[in-house]
Amino acid sequence: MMAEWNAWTDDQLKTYNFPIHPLPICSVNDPQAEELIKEQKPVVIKGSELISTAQKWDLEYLREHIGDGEFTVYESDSESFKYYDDKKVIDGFTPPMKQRRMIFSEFYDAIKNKNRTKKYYLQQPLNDKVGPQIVVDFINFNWKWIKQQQMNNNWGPLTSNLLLISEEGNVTPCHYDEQENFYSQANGYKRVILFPPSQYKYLYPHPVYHPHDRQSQVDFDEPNLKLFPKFKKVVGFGTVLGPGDVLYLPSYWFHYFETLKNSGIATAITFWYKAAPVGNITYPLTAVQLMAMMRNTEKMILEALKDYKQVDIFWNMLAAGRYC
Ligand SMILES: CC1(C)c2ccccc2-c2ccc(C[C@@H](CC(=O)O)C(=O)C(=O)O)cc21
Ligand SMILES: [Zn+2]
Repeated sequence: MMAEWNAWTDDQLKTYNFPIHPLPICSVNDPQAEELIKEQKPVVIKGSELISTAQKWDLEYLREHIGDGEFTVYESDSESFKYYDDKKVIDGFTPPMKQRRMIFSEFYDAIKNKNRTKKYYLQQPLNDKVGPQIVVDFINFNWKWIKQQQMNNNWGPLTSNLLLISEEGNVTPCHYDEQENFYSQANGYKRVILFPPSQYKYLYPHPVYHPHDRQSQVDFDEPNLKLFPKFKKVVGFGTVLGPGDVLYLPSYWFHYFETLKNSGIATAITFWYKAAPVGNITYPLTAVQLMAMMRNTEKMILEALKDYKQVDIFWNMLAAGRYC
């Protein structure tokens, strides 16, 4: 992966033993970008100026202007920040990280504290609690361009802009989301690896009832190939996002993020949109349609059986020797 002149070097990237091909990179007025978005394929877009007013959002500027609202900050004993849904509580589940509420100066002090052992990841919806200067910057995002994208692709409403402040080395393990996302890097450097929905069978997401629903069960650092044998077939598509880069991250595409080692803080803003309604069912079914069908089937079976331990027995009874 070619580093832009002296921005970063390959030794700042974690190494994985699956192939990683480059993601397409287009300038904002290249029709190829629109093509790829229409086909729900990821593309890195350069020069959109989508959040150019946020490129000055470093820790000092934010401490000065972001206001005294409380923010959600995840605290982890390791570099890994594996998302969990705290509404899906099951016996024996211990959250892999702590969810804390802090005002920005507390987050700032926690990050600057040299002899700390924990790692932090601030993620907070941009809402009306932020200070007036941040509102001015927000209003001056390139809404004209992104509204055009939303319209062209028949997406639903913008559901949230999440402000993400992660520190060097933080990892967001592989998962998928059900919304369309223009992931915008304001400053710092993040590496992303994407996997298409067709690789669902290589990535073994947790069951829908599980707090880690939508997250891959495979630990990329030490993959258990006995439990997850097809993981060895996985092929990723990766790139490093720098200031001003916008990644179109299609719904249902699996993604993994890491904030480069020795690269300081990375600030990003997500633009999540409700995906366009799933078109009329045509055959063969698309990988996304199969994923949506699997989710609905799991929910229906769990609703009927009430006990997730029964699903394996039920499913085997249905399929073994009958659908083989
Ligand atoms: C890990 C974290 C902080 C988290 C904890 C608990 C609940 C939700 C989330 C959450 C949601 C989105 C992201 C941003 C991004 C990954 C990245 O940039 O690291 C990503 O996955 C996306 O934009 O879709 C990161 C997080
Ligand atoms: Zn995500």
